[in-house]
Amino acid sequence: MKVGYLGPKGTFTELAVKKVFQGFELKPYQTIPASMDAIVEKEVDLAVVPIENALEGSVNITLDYLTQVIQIPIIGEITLPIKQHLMVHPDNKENWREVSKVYSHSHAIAQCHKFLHNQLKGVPVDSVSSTAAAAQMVMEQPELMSAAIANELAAKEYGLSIVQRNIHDFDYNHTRFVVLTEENFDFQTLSGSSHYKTTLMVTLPEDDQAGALHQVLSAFAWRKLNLSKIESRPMKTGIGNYFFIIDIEMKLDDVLIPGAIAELEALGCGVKLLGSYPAKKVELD
Ligand SMILES: O=C(O)C(=O)C[C@]1(C(=O)O)C=C[C@@H](O)C=C1
Repeated sequence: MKVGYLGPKGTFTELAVKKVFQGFELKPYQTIPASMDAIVEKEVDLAVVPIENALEGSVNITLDYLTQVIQIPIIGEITLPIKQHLMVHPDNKENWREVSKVYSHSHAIAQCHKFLHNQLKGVPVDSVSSTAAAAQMVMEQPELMSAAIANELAAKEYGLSIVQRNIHDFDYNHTRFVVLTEENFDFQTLSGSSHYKTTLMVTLPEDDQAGALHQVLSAFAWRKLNLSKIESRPMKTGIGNYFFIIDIEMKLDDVLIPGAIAELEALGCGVKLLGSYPAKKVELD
């Protein structure tokens, strides 16, 4: 089976994939949408993409693509610790403080905001498609005296020198990745995790009613369904029009979650099940 993921080689997504999908054929894609399209185009059987970081919040492109562009079920989650390092071409190792530009993924840049502000004040920072793409660019252009924020695997893969380690602003830095497929795949056996989550997309009734969100939350609250995340995203139909993505800390059962969904529908809400899946926490080596 083939697994597509946000590449190139050396991304955090690759680290997450390799922790769980050992022995699978892996195929990197340059962007998150391209990784997901690869399932629709039958180039891969599964795809793994980042969805949320503990410091920076949701990866909006993943949420929007998953809810508004393609319909592929979430069948698993992988949570990985994130350690960001500053790296340069070996030729520029001694004078890294004089770099003229820093490249990284927008989430990684946001995770290291304080470091960049304090240590490389005024140096332009450019966002690229992934941390590994940033490392690759730095390797290819030593004369530009640029730096990348990326992980240890990327430093090794592209032959860069790490000049500052662990530059993320807060110690607890983790990212959640989702596993997507249209096939019947047993992620529980592969990951060995029996901790489940269920993700719903909820749209509110069209006639703007006072307390509509309160009513939605009540449907979960009185059933004691524990929510681990609620995120609002624009419907892209007008200012103030939002839908909600809700993560429930439980496997889809026969009674409680179907009951909550029926109650929401009776209130005039639209409800779509995005997936009910095992969530696996992995550690770095
Ligand atoms: O650029 C990478 O290495 C990725 O895998 C993407 C990504 C993200 O989208 O948040 C994944 C984990 C880190 O939070 C930083 C970047």
